[in-house]
Amino acid sequence: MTAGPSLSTGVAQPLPFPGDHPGAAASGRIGVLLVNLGTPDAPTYWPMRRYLKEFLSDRRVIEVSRLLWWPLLNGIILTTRPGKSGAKYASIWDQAENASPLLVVTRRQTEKLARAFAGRDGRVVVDFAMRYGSPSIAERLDGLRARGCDRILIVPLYPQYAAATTATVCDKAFEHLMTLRWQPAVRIAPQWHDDPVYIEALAASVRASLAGLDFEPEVVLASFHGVPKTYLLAGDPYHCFAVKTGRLLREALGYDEARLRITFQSRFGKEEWLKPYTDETVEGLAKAGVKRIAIVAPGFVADCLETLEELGVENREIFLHHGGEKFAYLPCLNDSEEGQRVLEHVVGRELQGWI
Ligand SMILES: C=CC1=C(C)c2cc3[nH]c(cc4nc(cc5[nH]c(cc1n2)c(C)c5CCC(=O)O)C(CCC(=O)O)=C4C)c(C)c3C=C
Ligand SMILES: [Fe+2]
Ligand SMILES: [Fe+2]
Repeated sequence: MTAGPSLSTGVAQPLPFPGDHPGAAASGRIGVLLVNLGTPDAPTYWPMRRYLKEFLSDRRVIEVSRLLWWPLLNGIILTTRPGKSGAKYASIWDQAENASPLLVVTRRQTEKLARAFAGRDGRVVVDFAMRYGSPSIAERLDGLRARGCDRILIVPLYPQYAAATTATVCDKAFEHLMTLRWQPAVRIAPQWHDDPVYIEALAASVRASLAGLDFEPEVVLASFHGVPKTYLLAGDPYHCFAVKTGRLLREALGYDEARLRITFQSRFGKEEWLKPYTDETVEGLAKAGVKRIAIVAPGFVADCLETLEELGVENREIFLHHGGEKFAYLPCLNDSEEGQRVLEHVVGRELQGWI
């Protein structure tokens, strides 16, 4: 018989079988796994198609009956959208890092958070994963276990909970945990849509971005990613959380309801989504004679296709085309000092009792 450490006492005990006892595995560290949505590996056809197929096959994202959805997805969407979306991704691609902005920012957020926690508790290991594409949640959970993390905090990077984003991260993580004999202890960080640290960070970031402009916007839009209206009617709370974040940001900035407006962007398909729509609002403002606007996207933790291209390029064109004169897209919190303060605050709070 070989000897190995006893799981309960840590004292060497004879084992009833040859080989290493799993109790000899590294343990005692605490993992933090940041999880964002995901992004293609390259802005070209096949990587785009792979990414979109995984994303748009998720029942949490597309709730339509599979009988209707599969032919549409495989017959039309996956033949046309990879090309169209790929061209948009190519226009915002980070050439220096050869990665999409979402991946670049998430990596930086992770590195900065790791440094911040190294100074607080040497046992904390920080990593990131993507719900779709790579690095996968399964791969990075295994990586944290291999580095000795027997406690893991999963942080879905969405300030406002939605089934299509937060819940599907949890589904995917637990799907992998179901395959493990020796699971780590797991916590999921809750959303932070009304946390004063987040609201103040947003307000400070908006104030700083506005101070850098050569004009003062008559209207600021707080644009949130939309979901189909049927999801709200089926009980998804996302709309209320987004509206509350928008209201708290407006109050923090001292704006009235005409000066800061809440809108919803990124419609997909023909059905009705949460309203008012960002693009229609932008067009309406320009047509009504508003000359100067700014748009901020408080629901996105990192700049990505939906902010840099859809808001910064498409909505700018809509505004200028319909008579607007000055347009600014204000960046997300990203890995700025304010942004890292929010992440550190959320993670620090959720690690209480572990560190
Ligand atoms: C088709 C349904 C979609 C729902 C519902 C949806 C909800 C949702 N998405 C985000 C955040 C992001 N979405 C991003 C890209 C993106 N979203 C959809 C579709 C839905 N999103 C698609 C098809 C795409 C891919 C791009 C495209 O082809 O248009 C991104 C950006 C990713 C990137 O790589 O830059 C983010 C972030 C939220 C928060 C949300 C519900 C609240
Ligand atoms: Fe989306
Ligand atoms: Fe609501």
